[in-house]
Amino acid sequence: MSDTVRRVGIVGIGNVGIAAASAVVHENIADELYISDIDSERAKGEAWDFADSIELTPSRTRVIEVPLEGLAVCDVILVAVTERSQIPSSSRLELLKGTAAITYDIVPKLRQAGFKGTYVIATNPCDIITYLFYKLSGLPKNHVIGTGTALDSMRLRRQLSDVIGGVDPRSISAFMVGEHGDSQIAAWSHATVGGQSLDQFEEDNFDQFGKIDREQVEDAARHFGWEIHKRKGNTQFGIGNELAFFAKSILNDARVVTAASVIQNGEYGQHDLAIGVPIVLGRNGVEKIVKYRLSKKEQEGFNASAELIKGYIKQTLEEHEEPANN
Ligand SMILES: NC(=O)C1=CN([C@@H]2O[C@H](COP(=O)(O)OP(=O)(O)OC[C@H]3O[C@@H](n4cnc5c(N)ncnc54)[C@H](O)[C@@H]3O)[C@@H](O)[C@H]2O)C=CC1
Ligand SMILES: CC(=O)C(=O)O
Repeated sequence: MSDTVRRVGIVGIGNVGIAAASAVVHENIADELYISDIDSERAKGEAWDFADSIELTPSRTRVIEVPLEGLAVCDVILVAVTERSQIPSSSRLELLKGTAAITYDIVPKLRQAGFKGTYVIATNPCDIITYLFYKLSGLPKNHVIGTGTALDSMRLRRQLSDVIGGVDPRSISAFMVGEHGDSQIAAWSHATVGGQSLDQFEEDNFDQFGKIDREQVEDAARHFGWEIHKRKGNTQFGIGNELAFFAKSILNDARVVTAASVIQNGEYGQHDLAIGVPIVLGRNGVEKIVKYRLSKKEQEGFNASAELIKGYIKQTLEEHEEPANN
C-alpha cells in the first residue's frame, strides 16, 4: 500500500459505482479516485462532472477515468460491475451468468496488469463472485473481500432499533451471516445492545417494548433490498456508502468489526467458499475472522446457506472450465 497517495479504484460506474464514488469524494477517503467502465465515455462524463464539483467538496480528490488496466495502481478496487440495468426479478442468483462472464474477463486482465491491492466486491451474487475473484486474481485470501451481509446487517440493526425505542443502530451489535441472499440468517445468539446481550435487554425492558418479534425483524432485514428494488429499480446508497466504508477502513487500518463475505478456513466449519461472517477489517484486508459459537439452529441455517453457495460455485467453475487439451 502506498504511504503517501491514497488511490481507490472503482470498476463499474453505474448506480452503485457512482454512489460509492460520491461517498469516497465527499468523505475524503482517497487522494485519487480511478473510475473505469466498459462504457468509457460515460465514465469520462462522470469524472468530469465530479471535477466540476471539486470546489464544494471537503477534499480535492482527483477523479480520473482510466481503462480497466489503469486500476492496477490502486490500493483498493471497489467492484460494482454488472450487465447494465440487468434487474433480477426474484433472486440475485439470476445475475450469475452475466456477472461471472464479466469476472472471467476483467480479473485476469487486472492480474496481468499487476494489481496487488485489495478487492472489495459488491457485484451480485456477491458470495459466488467474491470466490471467483479469489480464484482468478492470484491474491491472498485476506485481499479479496465481498461486502456480503454487511448491508443486510445494517438493515437488521435498523429494523431492531425501530422495535427497541430507536436506540442508535451504532450502539447495537448484530450481524446477518451466510449468503447475501435469501438464505442468510441473523446471528441472534451474539446480538448486543450497548454491550448487554439482546436477551437480557429484552427481559429488562419487557414492560416498555414487549417481546421482540425476531422472525419479523430478521425477515424485514433479509428482504428490505427488494422493497427498495420494487420502487426504484435498484439499491445504491446503502451499498455505495458501504463500499466507501470498506475502502476507508482498509486505508486507515481501522480494524473495525463488520460483516463481509470472505474465504473460509473452517472457522464456521466450512472450507473453500466465500460467505458472510463477522471480520476485523484493516490494512491487510481481512485481519481476522471473528468466530461466533452459533446456536444449533443458527449453525444449521448457516450450513444450508453455505451448501447453496458451494453448489453455485461448483456449477460456475464447471461451466468455465477450460476444455482438456489433448
Ligand atoms: N452486494 C450488495 O449489497 C449490492 C450489490 N449490488 C450489485 O451491484 C452491481 C451493480 O449494480 P448497479 O450499479 O445497479 O448496475 P448498473 O447496471 O447501474 O451498473 C453496472 C455498470 O457495470 C458496467 N460494466 C459492465 N460490464 C463491464 C465490464 N466488463 N467492465 C467494466 N464495466 C462494466 C456497466 O457498463 C455499468 O455501468 C449489481 O450486480 C448489483 O446486483 C447492488 C446493490 C447492493
Ligand atoms: C441489490 C442488493 O443486493 C441489495 O440491495 O441487497
